[in-house]
Amino acid sequence: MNQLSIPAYAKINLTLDVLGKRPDGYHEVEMIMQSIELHDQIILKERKEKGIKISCNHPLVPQDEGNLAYRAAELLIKEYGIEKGIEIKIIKNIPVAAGLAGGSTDAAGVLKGLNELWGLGISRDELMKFGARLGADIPFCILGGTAIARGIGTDLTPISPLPEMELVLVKPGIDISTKEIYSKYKPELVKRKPDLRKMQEAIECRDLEGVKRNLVNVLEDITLYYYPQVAETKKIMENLGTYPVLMSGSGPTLFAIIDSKREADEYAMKLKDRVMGQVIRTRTRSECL
Ligand SMILES: C[C@@](CO)(OP(=O)(O)O)[C@H](O)COP(=O)(O)OP(=O)(O)OC[C@H]1O[C@@H](n2ccc(N)nc2=O)[C@H](O)[C@@H]1O
Ligand SMILES: Nc1ncnc2c1ncn2[C@@H]1O[C@H](COP(=O)(O)OP(=O)(O)O)[C@@H](O)[C@H]1O
Repeated sequence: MNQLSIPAYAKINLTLDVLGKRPDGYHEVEMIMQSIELHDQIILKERKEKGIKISCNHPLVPQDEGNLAYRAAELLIKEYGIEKGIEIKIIKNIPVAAGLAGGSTDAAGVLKGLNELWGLGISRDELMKFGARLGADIPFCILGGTAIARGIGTDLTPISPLPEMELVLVKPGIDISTKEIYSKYKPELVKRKPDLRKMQEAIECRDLEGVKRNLVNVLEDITLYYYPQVAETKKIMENLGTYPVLMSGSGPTLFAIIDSKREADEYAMKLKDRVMGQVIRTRTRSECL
């Protein structure tokens, strides 16, 4: 019986701007997205019997059709009239409801994995279109690397890879829904808008100081305003080092960018004693998949 095991990488947002609200309630965004090494592992096993079986080792992740990875498999099975069944096992390492696209990357992994397992021959662009039907972050999770995202986040332009950078992530001990933060978005709460052109230039020139200077996410102002414990965690992170700290996506995960492995290890150790929440050591991931 055919079987496949693939990594599904998380993302961070190096810049995130909200340009407006569309009639369907979604927001027009402009952001630079970046894959990171932190990943879930997706194990796909073909079954003789029709249907989708899904399991995950994390208690907060749905183990039924509420799982985005389930919906990804269902979409391909319907579109391609597949007669076989599939068992999906997710080994969760990415914190849940964290702003790191955990569910989206699992769905992206299933789309890529089933395309390979069943030899469907779907092009990457076509796979990204299937992904966009399920969630705004999924096309980027299929593409990977470093990319500008526009529209609702699904119009992607790959840019030159960010030089590998060390990261320390802190996921404060609360879960935040993306929908809630977008619904609370108000331009009056935004303190600083990102400069996409400057960030793109810094990435292309491999100017690490420029990258650090241009880290801006307008959703951070919303989440920090409504969730003081996230603001408090950011303060602790900033006071413990000289590294820039930014929230990823709608949060609440905060990340610090650090030059050397040794400094990042030391910083992570210090944070473990001082913050309420999960501390994760990882790095950016430069190549496109
Ligand atoms: C904020 C970001 C930044 O990368 O990431 P996360 O914090 O979720 O990781 C994304 O825009 C999140 O994308 P994703 O989480 O895939 O969104 P979806 O499942 O499509 O939508 C969830 C809900 O968020 C809102 N939404 C999402 C995307 C968008 N451009 N405008 C929106 O208003 C909608 O209310 C939607 O019902
Ligand atoms: N495979 C999955 N992994 C994680 N969460 C999932 C998955 N499928 C569905 N979900 C649901 O999606 C919600 C958002 O989780 P997640 O994708 O991790 O957040 P974010 O979009 O902030 O990165 C969770 O609360 C969970 O109920």
